[in-house]
Amino acid sequence: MPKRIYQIAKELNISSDELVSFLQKQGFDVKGYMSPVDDKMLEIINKHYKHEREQAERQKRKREKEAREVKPAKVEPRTVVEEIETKLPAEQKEVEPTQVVKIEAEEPKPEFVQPAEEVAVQGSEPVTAEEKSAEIAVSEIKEAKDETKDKVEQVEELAQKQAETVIEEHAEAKGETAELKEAPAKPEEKQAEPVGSEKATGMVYVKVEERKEFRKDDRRKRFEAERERDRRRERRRGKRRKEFREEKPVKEETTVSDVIHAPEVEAIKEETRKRKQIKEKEEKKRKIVEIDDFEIKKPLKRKKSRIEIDEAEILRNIDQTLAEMEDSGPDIREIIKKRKKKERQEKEEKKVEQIEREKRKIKVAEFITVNELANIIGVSASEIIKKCLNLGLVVSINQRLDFDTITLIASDYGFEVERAEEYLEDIIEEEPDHPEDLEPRPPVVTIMGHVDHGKTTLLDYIRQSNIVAGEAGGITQHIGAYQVTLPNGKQITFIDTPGHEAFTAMRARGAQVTDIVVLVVAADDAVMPQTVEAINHALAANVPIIVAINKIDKPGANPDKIKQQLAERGILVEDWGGKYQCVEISAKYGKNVDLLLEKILLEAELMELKANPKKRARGVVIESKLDKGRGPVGTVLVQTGTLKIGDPFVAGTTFGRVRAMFDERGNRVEIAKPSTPVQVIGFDQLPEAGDSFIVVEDEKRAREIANRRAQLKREQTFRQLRAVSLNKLSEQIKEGKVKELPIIIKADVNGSVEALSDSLMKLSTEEVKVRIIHRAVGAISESDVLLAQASGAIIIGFNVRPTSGAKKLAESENVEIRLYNIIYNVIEDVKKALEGMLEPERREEFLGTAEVREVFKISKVGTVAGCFVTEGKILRSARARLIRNGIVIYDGKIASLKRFKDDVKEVEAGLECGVALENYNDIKVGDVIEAYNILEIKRKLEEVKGS
Ligand SMILES: Nc1nc2c(ncn2[C@@H]2O[C@H](COP(=O)(O)OP(=O)(O)OP(=O)(O)O)[C@@H](O)[C@H]2O)c(=O)[nH]1
Repeated sequence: MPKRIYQIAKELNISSDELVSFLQKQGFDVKGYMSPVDDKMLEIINKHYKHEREQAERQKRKREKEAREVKPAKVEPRTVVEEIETKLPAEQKEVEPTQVVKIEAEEPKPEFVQPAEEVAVQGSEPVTAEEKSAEIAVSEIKEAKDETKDKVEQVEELAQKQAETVIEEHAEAKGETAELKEAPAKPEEKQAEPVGSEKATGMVYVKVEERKEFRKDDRRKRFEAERERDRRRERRRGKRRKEFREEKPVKEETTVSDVIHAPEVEAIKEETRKRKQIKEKEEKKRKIVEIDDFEIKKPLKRKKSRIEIDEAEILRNIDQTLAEMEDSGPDIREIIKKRKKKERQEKEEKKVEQIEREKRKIKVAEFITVNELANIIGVSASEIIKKCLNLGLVVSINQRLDFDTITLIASDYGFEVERAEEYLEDIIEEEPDHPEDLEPRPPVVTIMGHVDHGKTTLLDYIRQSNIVAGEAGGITQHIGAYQVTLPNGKQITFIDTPGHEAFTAMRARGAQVTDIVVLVVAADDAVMPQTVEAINHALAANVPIIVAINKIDKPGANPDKIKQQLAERGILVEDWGGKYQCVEISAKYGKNVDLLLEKILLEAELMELKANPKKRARGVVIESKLDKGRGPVGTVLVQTGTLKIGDPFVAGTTFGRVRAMFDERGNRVEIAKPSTPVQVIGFDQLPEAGDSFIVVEDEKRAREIANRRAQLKREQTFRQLRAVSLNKLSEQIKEGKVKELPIIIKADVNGSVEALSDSLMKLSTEEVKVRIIHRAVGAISESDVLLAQASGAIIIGFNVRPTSGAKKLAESENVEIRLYNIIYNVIEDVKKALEGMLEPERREEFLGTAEVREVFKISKVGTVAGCFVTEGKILRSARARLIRNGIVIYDGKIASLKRFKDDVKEVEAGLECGVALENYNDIKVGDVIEAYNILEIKRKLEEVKGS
């Protein structure tokens, strides 16, 4: 095994560091003190550190010698010889070898193999065998300097002493003391003679007998004398040696190990210190290397340095942590306390709520729908639908329930229905219609169609035309509806509010007033978005449609094209083999308008519209206005019974007494029969369009009922939860209670509308069908929301946004609008809904909108939109959509948000700001930026149970 650097360094009594750097300078690849030293290195080291090695060896020998004085058996004689050799002057050295040789030759006995050298040394001065040479040697030594003499003396005496000791010990050990004493005595005698012969110092030749005596008598004295000489010699030596020596007398009484190890300990200390230094240097080097080259090593090294730092800072850190713990301790405890308290409170609140709920008496009016009842009770609408089915009633989510049903269902959930309903029930209970009392009534018609297709023109023509029989002056005022009498005496009532908004609004309020829809389509145009909407609304309400292809007088009129387009939308006209009546008219010139009216009557006949005029009137408020002179005025369309002057009534949450009635021509009327629109004066407050109008026994009762309804409505509004949502429909589908999924599709382009509706229709199964009640291009409008509300549909917006009005309406009416920009996601969601497995994962949180009022193009930054926040707030961290004409043209992140020149986190409504969109520059004045967040919402078990 090759020695390591530190071992060699130790041998040379130099630092490992020095040796390492020496070797490195010599071009050897040594990394540290642990590196092995090969022969070549050793050779160079020995050459360079020759002097050091010699010195080290001298020291070593010295130590050994001293150790031998106490434990001679352990001392190696050769080193003593060597030491002496090195210390002797040249002339002596020349002599000594001969002596040594001689003496060695004289070594007689194998027992003395080890001490042989000692004997040889011992014999180096006396040489009893050959006195002459010994004498020469002695004389030469005598002539030498004092120091040399001393050294020789020392060698002599030490050799003698050691030899004796060894002999004795050997003899004793073998138990042959007597024989052995004699045996070695001979050479010893020879050696001893010169020792004792001359000086008292011992540098004399002595006889063996004398030496024996000397040994026996005064060994201790000799030792002391020797030490005394040692001391003297040491004083003359170098400083280091001196110090070393000076310690000796003190350590005379110390153990051998002390003597041996004391300097070693010092050396080790020194070495350790140097090693540490080397380590540090290496560490630094390694770090530099790490940073430059080796990333792999980084963690390890970092760890090391980290550990060092940790060690250095550990106490400080502990203190700091403890301090922090002390500081933060109470806060954490407080937080935990607060949390626990909150939890307790919540639990208690839940309990109380539960108890309250159990105890609560619900106050419902007859007009509540399934969904409203579900919300009041706190169960899912599907559960109510299920209950109704058990009662033999097939109801939809928005269907109104009678009081009996409400009471029955509520009692199933432990609710008591408030007595308030009793008198409502009593009062509002519709008088039974005897068949003999039923009389034909005029049909109520609504005219719908796209903008500018001629709705108003048609209504005006009908109103003013001389088709209207027996009337002078015609219709003079607009009251929202009017009745015309045809030459054959038959009457038709027109709702004088063209367009589907009113129609749907009334439907949404539960007032189904329209019997027939006249769909006006301009022959010179085409089936347009509102045409489609109108069709959808009519179909959703299950109201028959009569198509009026208008403007056939115009040169570009192409009725067939319209018929074809209608057919594409599922409206196949009669002359094309379909069920829908169709008339080609010119509203402007009145062409075929009479034919249209006939068709209406025909349709009405088919419908066998009848009503009982012999009972208290019931109807719907079509329009209302506040008249300066007459107070609140409402147009009521009587649906059943006969309305008379003086009748007390309840209309929604208001009440009154019929003080006066007027027809559309401004004529005062006394009675109003079924399907007759009349202006009623006598309302306590302004009624709302769509309110039910019910004549009751007396005004006092009417007041009570109205007040009660108002209160109930407030409560219901307060409790109203989300009504129509895909999740709820999904739930209901899952339970098998809903057999179809009504959907309204709005998209940015017709292609998307078509693609979506086709894809969704294909999802229909035998059990559950997708029913697209309306689909169109463009932003989601209020009309869409109303339609959805009335039909229990959900709205799917693809790359479009709801208008702000639609958004508000959807919120207030609890209509779900789901917005998408990936067709696949729409299909997936609807599919899941159909499977009854829809799980909402992400929900959008609307934050605010800002209008782009200016556009700045800044180099390096891109386009910055100077905006005015119109609603909510814009957050820097939010996502944003850029909407142009209701169509989403960008969906991404806000890159920067500034107020003047400062970056801000948010900007509230009513303030201006600068907005830059991430990777998007095509911003134009008039665009709308909509900020939103995506909320990840996981459905809770309770929510699933309770929804
Ligand atoms: N030539 C011709 N023009 C017509 C006819 N019917 C309506 N118009 C014209 O078409 C334009 C629009 O007619 P309106 O009755 O206002 O159409 P509308 O559907 O009521 O329009 P909105 O009220 O905006 O929804 C008017 O200028 C009419 O004069 C028709 O049969 N022939």
